[in-house]
Amino acid sequence: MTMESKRLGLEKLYKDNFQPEEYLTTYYRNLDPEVEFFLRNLHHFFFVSNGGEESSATTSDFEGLEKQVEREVDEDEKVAKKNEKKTKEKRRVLEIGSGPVPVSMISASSWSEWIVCSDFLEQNRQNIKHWLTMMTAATPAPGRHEVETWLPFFQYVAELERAESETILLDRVRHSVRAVVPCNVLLTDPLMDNKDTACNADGHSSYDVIITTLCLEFATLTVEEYSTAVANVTRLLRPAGFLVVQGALGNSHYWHNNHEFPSVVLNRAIVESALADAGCQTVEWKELARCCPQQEKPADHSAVFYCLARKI
Ligand SMILES: C[S@@+](CC[C@H](N)C(=O)[O-])C[C@H]1O[C@@H](n2cnc3c(N)ncnc32)[C@H](O)[C@@H]1O
Repeated sequence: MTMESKRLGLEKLYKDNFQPEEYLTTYYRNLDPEVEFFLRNLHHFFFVSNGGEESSATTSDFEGLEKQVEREVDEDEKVAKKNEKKTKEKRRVLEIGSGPVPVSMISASSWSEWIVCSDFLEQNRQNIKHWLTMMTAATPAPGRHEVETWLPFFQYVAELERAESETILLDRVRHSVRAVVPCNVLLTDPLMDNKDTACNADGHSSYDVIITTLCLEFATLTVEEYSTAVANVTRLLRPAGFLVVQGALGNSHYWHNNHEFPSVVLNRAIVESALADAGCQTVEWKELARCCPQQEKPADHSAVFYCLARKI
């Protein structure tokens, strides 16, 4: 089989067999330690960078990052520094491959009021759009909790932020997500002609921060394709912008809807090398050894990772 037919086969597998509700029932039934890891890292990146308080020692990690960045100041960095002083309304965040999952945006919405979600599949985009419009602040309080399946996830981040309630965060996400658009990380321009929809209000189409969780290794079939996808996504980032890549290590496949979905088997060297080739510098790497049994998560990953990189 040629690479092209394998690629078309993967696209067809997703289009025909990825079912948002079933995916959520299998992989997001509970708030497990691996999802907590992802949420904690995003909280640390967005909330701490936003000047929020952090109870753990990780605050100093971020201060260290800022100092390191200051030491490396050159002309591009000076522009970047100016951008960092942008207000919440002007900062732009893009999530690549959101799937039917609205939780990566919780912490992003503490930092930016302009978040764009994207996914390859229409059914996933519809699922997110439905969730975004399902309940608004105008909806009377009784009843909100009953229908809100994502509450434990919002409660977890609310505790990290020491927010008064998770409802504030639910409303904040719904207020901050401005568009849900198609994307294909294998295209040179992953947002295609939706760039304009997703483009910044100030006329720039590049993002300050791009986040992607459990997407790139599942959207690609080889290490080379993974690197291409990282490069394509990086093209949407402004110079000195941050790319947050989270995913699975040592994973070759996951089971969903009675189908086996393939994955590129990643390790730290592959991820960092793809980022370097795309013109990014790795700033921080964290990983967590697998803690969910196979029956709970039918995938063969050995660990999950968080990688923060900066476009040079
Ligand atoms: C394992 S799911 C992860 C979803 C979600 N980010 C999460 O954390 O659970 C993989 C996601 O990658 C998306 N995807 C597959 N091929 C893609 C492509 N070529 N470009 C962009 N996204 C793609 C799928 O639609 C799906 O939402």
